[in-house]
Amino acid sequence: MSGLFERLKGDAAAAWSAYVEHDFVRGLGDGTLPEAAFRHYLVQDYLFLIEFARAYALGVSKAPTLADMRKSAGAMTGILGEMSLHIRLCAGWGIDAAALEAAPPARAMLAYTSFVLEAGRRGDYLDLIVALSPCVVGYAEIGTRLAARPHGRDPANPYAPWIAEYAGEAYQALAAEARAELDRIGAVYLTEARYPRLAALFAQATRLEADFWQMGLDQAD
Ligand SMILES: Cc1ncc(CO)c(N)n1
Repeated sequence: MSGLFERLKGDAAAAWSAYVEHDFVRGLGDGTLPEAAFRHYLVQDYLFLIEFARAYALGVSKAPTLADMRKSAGAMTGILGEMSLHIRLCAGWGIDAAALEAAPPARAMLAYTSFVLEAGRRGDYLDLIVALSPCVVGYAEIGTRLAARPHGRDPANPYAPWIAEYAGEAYQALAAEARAELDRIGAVYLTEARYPRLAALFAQATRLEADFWQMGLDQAD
């Protein structure tokens, strides 16, 4: 039997494709994404990761068992580590960590992070990890897909380091862990009566991911 993650993804299939096959993603894969769009995205993604680390910290607080607390704490630490990619890439453009943290937040970043934090605040641990799952599992899927494309690992592609990060073992392990945790928690706490609300949370978070790519593409504030 496939787990909760596959069921949620299947029920949000159109939104999921719009997220993982977004034009921004295509541009990363073939190296044609304008650098200004990538920069705008990456600065906002740094702010995004700060809030996502906070959401996993909320997960530590909401977790039903000690083992779940450790999983959330591990994800939080993983995200705080993922930020070093952003610092490294932005340093190349003369943007240091202090400037990153002080950047004006874009509305699409605020919309997404506020949505996830609020889902977690209102709901329980399962609500929270459902709202968080399109993020980590989606980027792992995108990383794997892009790395398999003709220009995905080409050193001439300026986005090859970004792709390598998300296609890499450490990130793939983090995503596999998140997915396994969702399936495990789902097996314990999911009831059919609550499924539609979880599906709505998942679909909404997935749409907000696509909006995040669009914000980068449009360099929207
Ligand atoms: C917007 C967004 N979603 C997912 C990830 C993956 O961690 C990220 N870095 N940024």
